Amino acid sequence: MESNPHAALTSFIDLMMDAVFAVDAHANIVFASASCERIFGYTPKEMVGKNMFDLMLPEDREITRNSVVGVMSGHPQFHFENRYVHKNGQVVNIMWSARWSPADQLRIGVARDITERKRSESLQSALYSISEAAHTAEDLLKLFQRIHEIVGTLLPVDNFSVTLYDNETGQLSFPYHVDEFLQTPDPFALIPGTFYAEIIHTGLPLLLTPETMVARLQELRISFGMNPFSWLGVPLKSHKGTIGVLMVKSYPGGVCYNEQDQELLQFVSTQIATVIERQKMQARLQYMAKYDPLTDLPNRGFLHDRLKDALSAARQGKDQLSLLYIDLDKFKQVNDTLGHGIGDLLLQETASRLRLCVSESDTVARVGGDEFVILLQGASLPEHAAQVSEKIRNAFNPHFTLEGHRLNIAASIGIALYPEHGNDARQLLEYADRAMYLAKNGNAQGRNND
Ligand SMILES: Nc1nc2c(ncn2[C@@H]2O[C@H](COP(=O)(O)OP(=O)(O)OP(=O)(O)O)[C@@H](O)[C@H]2O)c(=O)[nH]1
Repeated sequence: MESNPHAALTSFIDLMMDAVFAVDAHANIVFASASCERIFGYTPKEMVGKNMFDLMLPEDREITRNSVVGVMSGHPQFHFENRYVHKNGQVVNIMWSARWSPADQLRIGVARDITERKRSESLQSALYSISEAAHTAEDLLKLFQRIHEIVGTLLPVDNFSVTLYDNETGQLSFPYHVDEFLQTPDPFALIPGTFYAEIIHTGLPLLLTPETMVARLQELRISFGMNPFSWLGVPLKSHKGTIGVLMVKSYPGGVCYNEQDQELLQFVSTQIATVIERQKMQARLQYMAKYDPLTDLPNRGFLHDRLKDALSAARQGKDQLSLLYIDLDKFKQVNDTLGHGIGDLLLQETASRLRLCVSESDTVARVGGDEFVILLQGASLPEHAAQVSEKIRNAFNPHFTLEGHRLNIAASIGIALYPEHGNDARQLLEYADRAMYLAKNGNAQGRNND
């Protein structure tokens, strides 16, 4: 019996972790070492006779053909990368070193599986892109779209949603909702026992695979349309607790999510929750900069902004305006006799009554302790301002009952009209203030029961 002189060498080659291949000029495999099974899923026997290009991911064929031309014209490759489809259907990333042997008319290549390295590289780059998107996010919807896009480079996410939970109302809302079969739901109250409820109440992620899904759906006994194949939800957490859920799911025929996917989504959810918190904080700061915290009325600064806008519109002939300066009479006495708390309640009640005296487009502002200014837009007619002034006086007529104290309170009102009493904000405010002061001292109409 003839012994194979290369047998020893072949068995050494079979011990190599990388796979060794020999292919002919048409890329048909003539030799494959044992490691090809670990890397590609096919035994050497199954591989020999196959064409390399048939095993390759179609997108990579063109670039590989170009590389082969180089190798066959005497330029060996050291780090050529391309992708194949493993026997189990998964994509494997390969790095090749290859040379052409003219004597044997064969291309000899060594294949190294770099799938793991590639996966961690793309994970790193996706994580970086996600945090970058979170830092530059101006608009939540755009952020969710961008994150969906980035996560989609790592795993199939045809169904991706961000759901927010309002702790005070118990409502779920759906600011981002992409689903192959379901429309974006209108907000609804959190239903006990649902997957969402579990995540929101425990603050823990929930991963449902096809094995666990059936039992959970039976237990739930609520159908939300087509049942998912795999479902993965992670909590969106703020310092106040769980504020929502980030969810991906697949339908039958789709992928099954795993713990790695869960880790990725948890990272994403931390980034999203930080942005939501940051936006809430910004909104709060913006509100605080514009509104009086006691009465929720616009403050002096915000009134100035509105007044400037109203004046520039009025100057262009589009609008007219007037200002009413209102100061409570003997407010100090309320504080002194009944305490600051009752004084605060009186200011709040005054704010509510003033709001009822004007229309939506007008501005009622609190500009000082017991001083309020109303900007009336679209009607600078003296009669209109006088009518509102009368309405305000009447609004003070029913006494105030605050924590059992009955108070008769009056206000002094000064009116300034544009352009008769001033051309700019400062002039108009000063005029209205002076008019109020005169009214208070009984020097003009509007002076009340002193
Ligand atoms: N309760 C309460 N009092 C305030 C607040 N801000 C200012 N004040 C008080 O409001 C009072 C305003 O003073 P004045 O307008 O001089 O008092 P007044 O008694 O209304 O005087 P006249 O307008 O001349 O009738 C002061 O005693 C301030 O301490 C506040 O937020 N809450």
